Amino acid sequence: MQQSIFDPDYSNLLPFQGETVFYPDFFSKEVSDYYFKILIDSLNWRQEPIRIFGKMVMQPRLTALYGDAGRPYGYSGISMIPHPWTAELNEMKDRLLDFTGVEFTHVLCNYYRNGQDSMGWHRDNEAVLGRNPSIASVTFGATRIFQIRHYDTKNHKLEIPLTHGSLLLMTGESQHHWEHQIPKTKKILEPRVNLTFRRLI
Ligand SMILES: O=C(O)CCC(=O)C(=O)O
Ligand SMILES: [Fe+2]
Repeated sequence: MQQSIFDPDYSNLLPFQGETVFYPDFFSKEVSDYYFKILIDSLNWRQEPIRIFGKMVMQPRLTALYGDAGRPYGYSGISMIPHPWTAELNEMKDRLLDFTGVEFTHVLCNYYRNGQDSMGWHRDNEAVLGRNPSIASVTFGATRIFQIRHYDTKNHKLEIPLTHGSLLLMTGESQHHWEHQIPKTKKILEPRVNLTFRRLI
């Protein structure tokens, strides 16, 4: 039988105000190697600008949005039209539906070319994601440190190394009370792909 978030041994990493669970071996090594290569080669990667404190700056990574037709999605002052689901992204979306029960509508893809690419502190709390969004974050390639801290107090900082083939599932009130980032690091020279599956309401 498949593992599920309703298993009694599931463990929440957050001490309060939300649920975040890490599944290190969600995809096997073979499947992960296969997806990693195909995603790098076939997705429509672009470096896009975002608005930070009123100024447009280039994001320090490449991105690509895939999802249901006719439903644009954006963050930090940009709106993106999704590309149609590819076979592999659709396959992963179906697997995540089986596992979580959530029908994801979009996947934001991030390509960190090396440790100099990053993502700053943020919450995934756009109104179109609804009140308590479930976000399924899948990683292929280099391991990068995912940091989480409490939004109001900036305390209770956690560091989770997101490994090849892993799934990090953020649910409940996570996006109200906790923020997260992928910091830059001089130690990592290899690329990493991260996919965050989201559901627009
Ligand atoms: O690359 C990651 O693990 C995080 C991505 C993320 O937080 C996002 O796309 O909102
Ligand atoms: Fe995020």
